[in-house]
Amino acid sequence: MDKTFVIFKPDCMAKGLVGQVLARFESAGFSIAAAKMIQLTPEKLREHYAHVADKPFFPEIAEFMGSRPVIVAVLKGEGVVAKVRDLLGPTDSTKAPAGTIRGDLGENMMINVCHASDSDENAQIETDRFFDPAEVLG
Ligand SMILES: Nc1ncnc2c1ncn2[C@@H]1O[C@H](COP(=O)(O)OP(=O)(O)OP(=O)(O)O)[C@@H](O)[C@H]1O
Repeated sequence: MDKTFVIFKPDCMAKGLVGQVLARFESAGFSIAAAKMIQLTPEKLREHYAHVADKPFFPEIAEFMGSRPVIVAVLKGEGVVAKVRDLLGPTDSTKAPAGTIRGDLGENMMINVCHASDSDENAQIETDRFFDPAEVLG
């Protein structure tokens, strides 16, 4: 079964949007294979955002993502990696169309509700970063 890794970001947690975001994923046919609430550590954030670690906005992202506990989860279902990215819309919430999660609920490039993996390979790497294999339903 296809799987993707998502983070319900601090804005999603603070605004009480987890339920409605998850409902959109579930309504699209996806289910939870793993989930837990954690505080992202500087070490995990450096790993997760290694691809933007040299960007000037990295310290701001690290501060934002570590500002409160988040929910990390694995979603499963046919075509889940691409479909969840479609449901979220583009990274920049101001450019995300109405009807997408970021278009409806996000604020900007950083305050954008949810992270989701961009490939099967990264979904596996990111899942392994945050979950033991035994925690993830097959
Ligand atoms: N120009 C920017 N200004 C501020 N934050 C940015 C900018 N570009 C990217 N980010 C932040 O870095 C995160 C990772 O950027 P990336 O290019 O990997 O986008 P993404 O894969 O759509 O995002 P995510 O990993 O959150 O799903 C974005 O979600 C956003 O929070």
